[in-house]
Amino acid sequence: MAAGTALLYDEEMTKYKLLWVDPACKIEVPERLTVSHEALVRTGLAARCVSIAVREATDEEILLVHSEEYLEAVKKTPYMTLEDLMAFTQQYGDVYFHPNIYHCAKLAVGATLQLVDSVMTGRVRNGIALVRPPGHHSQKSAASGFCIFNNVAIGARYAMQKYGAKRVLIVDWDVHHGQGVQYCFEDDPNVLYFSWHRYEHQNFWPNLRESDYDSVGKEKGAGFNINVPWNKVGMENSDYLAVFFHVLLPVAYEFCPDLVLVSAGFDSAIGDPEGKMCATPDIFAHLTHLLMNLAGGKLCAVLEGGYNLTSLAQSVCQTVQTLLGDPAPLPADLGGPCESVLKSIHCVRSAHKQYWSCLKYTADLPASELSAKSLKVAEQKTGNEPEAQEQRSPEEIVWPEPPKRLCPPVRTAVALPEGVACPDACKRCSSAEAPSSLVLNRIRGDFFKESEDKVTLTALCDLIALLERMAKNEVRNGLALVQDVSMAMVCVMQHAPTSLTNRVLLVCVGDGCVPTRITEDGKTLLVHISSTEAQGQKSKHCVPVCLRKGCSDVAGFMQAVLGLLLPLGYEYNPGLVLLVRMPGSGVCESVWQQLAGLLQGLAQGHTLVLMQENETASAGPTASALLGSPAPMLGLLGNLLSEDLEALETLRNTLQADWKLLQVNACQQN
Ligand SMILES: CC(O)(O)NCCCCNCCCN
Ligand SMILES: [Zn+2]
Repeated sequence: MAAGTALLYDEEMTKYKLLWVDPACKIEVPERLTVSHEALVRTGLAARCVSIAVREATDEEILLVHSEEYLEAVKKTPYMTLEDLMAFTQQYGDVYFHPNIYHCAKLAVGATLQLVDSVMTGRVRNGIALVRPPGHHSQKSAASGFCIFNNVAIGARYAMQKYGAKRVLIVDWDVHHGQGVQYCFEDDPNVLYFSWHRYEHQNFWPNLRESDYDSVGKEKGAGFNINVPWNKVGMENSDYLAVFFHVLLPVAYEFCPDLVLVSAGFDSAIGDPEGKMCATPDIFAHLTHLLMNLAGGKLCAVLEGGYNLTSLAQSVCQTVQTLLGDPAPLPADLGGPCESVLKSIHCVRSAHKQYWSCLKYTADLPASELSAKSLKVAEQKTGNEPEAQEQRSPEEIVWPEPPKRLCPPVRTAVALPEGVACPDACKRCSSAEAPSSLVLNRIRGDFFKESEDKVTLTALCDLIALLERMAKNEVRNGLALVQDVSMAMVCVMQHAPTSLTNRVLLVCVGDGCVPTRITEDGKTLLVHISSTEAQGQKSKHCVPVCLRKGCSDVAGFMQAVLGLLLPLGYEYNPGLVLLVRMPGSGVCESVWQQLAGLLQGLAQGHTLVLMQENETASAGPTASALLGSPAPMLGLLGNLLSEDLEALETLRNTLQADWKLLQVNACQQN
């Protein structure tokens, strides 16, 4: 299993800049690269990465995307006078040339390809290339938007040609639309291009009609181009997560890529003069985490934009720290997506419902939207939109430093019955260093009126000992094999340190009844995925999800996780995630590992898994997920049961009054 995070950087790429006055280009400065790299060095993150050398791309590699005449023309720029450079630049939009930019553009492509090599060969698990000039606007025969060669588009073609990658997912979280990437792959079903971008009904650069949500791809590529327009500025963390949960992730899992490329532009972060958004740098820790179980963890992030040097550096560090496997910060005080984003989400899901079975039950668009689309009527302000920051200059915007993300010395502790081997790299946790006898007596009092079953008592004490170490941040997460998961659940809720249990996300997988006293204490949000219809006890904190084919239904299970469990979990923001595998759940191993992987984005990674002690076969795979190994690819998901999909939509509609992140449709009133 590949491990390690590649970092590609070469200061040569800082050696070009704008040589004349051009207000459109003055933000693209060499310091963008130096502050990013210096922040990685200063925080010690660079030293934890595998440094991979940058190289120049060859002509052949550049010609994977660009035309010969364009390449030949760019080749002449190093020898041009200033006047010639300015004249040459005139033919393109919002970009500038420099005698050294051709060299740097070859290095940017070369760095990207070196990153693809190191991930595809398993030299590393994932990585990031800090490059300039950026790439996602450049086209076959044109430079655009500070871009000369399309780094990520070439990287995708290269991965397919050299490594036989079948399906490549490109996630473009830059605040601008990477039209160059869209043009490159719009008829190609092997490359799924996802981009969100500031659009404001075509009033924002590059002002293209084809950047809207109804550009879904062409011919065989129909369905493989996803555009999410931000029709307002001031988008926040909740808006970004809502789009991941209700657009990108369900489709990405259905697409099942064997490589993920991220056009990692950080001009979508707060303080950026271009984006004018309000999402904070720590959101990139979560966006990265949510992509890391795709493609067996093969993820290549390539820098695109980012023009506020402070939020750029912080966002780069947040991204790299997650790639390295550190715990994610708490997704603090998330609300729901704003009305404008709800409309965009609804529109893009509706435009794609015919291509993706996970979107099949998207409610039809309100007539008003369709007419507005054809009349291109600008959206009427509903007044409850987040205030744009126009009144303050971007430099004046301030936000809190992202919180420190400390790594507990032990990643995974296990409480196992005698005779069960401790999975590699895990630390056995026993109550030998017994928790205070007070706890012991309390447990004894709770569970053993009559006979004292020593073995069970010890197991429960081991469990509490593990949780006490988790509460002290000595241990990040844990796995316990117990005789009776229901008893163990109750014991955890009653005896674990309150710092962990004052808000517990309890995820139960498989049939069986969960002790109701657990869900009545107000400290727990229970999501129970099983094959049985709810016994009507549905409430804000008790969410039964019924899969008619049971937990063995991979497609249904994943859609319930991505479109319901994760939004709930992020909005609830628990201090502990208690993941319980009920006896005979029938859940398939790789789905279980996906779940254990994805849930670690919550509670700073404090996940406790409870399983029946006879499930020793699953201890290894579960431990590897808890240790941060990417879950195996699920393969092409089967079709979703329409009853399950409809039930999921109904459940979301029922719960969205309490849980705003579950909203997927613009309210029908307008
Ligand atoms: C890589 C990228 O996506 O960040 N390039 C952005 C290009 C923006 C062009 N317009 C600038 C106008 C200045 N107000
Ligand atoms: Zn950008």
